[in-house]
Amino acid sequence: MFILVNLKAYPCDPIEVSTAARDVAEESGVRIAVSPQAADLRRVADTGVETWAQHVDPNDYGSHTGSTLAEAVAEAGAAGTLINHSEKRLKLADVDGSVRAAERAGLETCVCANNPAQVGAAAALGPDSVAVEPPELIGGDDSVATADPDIVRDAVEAAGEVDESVEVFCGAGISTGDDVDAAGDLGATGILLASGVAKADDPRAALEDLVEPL
Ligand SMILES: O=C[C@H](O)COP(=O)(O)O
Repeated sequence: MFILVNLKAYPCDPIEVSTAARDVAEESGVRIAVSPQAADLRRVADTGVETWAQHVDPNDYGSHTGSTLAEAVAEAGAAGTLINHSEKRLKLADVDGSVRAAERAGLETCVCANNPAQVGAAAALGPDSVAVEPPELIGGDDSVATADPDIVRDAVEAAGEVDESVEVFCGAGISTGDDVDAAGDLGATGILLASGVAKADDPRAALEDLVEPL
């Protein structure tokens, strides 16, 4: 199971979370990555934790002021990137372009989707993984794995019908090891979460709880 901690734009200390994630990953053997603000990528990567961008744009080098260039993200130390997060939605052509840009830069890709139908469409673009997240559960206390288990099962099925090599992650409201366990039982091979760690009083304790059943 892969645990991907998205720090969004929360006012947490990215280095505190990243150091804790690095240590918990080393102690548990569980793959854990942190996805900070673009401006924090390099110093997060310097902690030694696996580092992901929250977004890359579809453009190549050139006259693209304000863009997040995949090559710059990779150069800063990122190993992967989210694309089309629920809070950073793109047009379909730009999702495709961002996946291609990330591949060009050697980044692992996870395309986010609201529902199983979108998961199928996202899987057709050939990312390494897709993540299903019902928007109404994002940032809440109810885990997608218990509040809406069918969406995870259906997402796994939808991705598998398109391309069995595409991993399926799930996210929204996941904050405990029991939630991670339940998501795994539904067929998810990764967890995308944010507030359960980024807003925790003790991020290390939150991470230790998440990996406890793994
Ligand atoms: O990127 C993370 C997801 O949007 C889930 O956020 P959450 O764990 O705060 O519900």
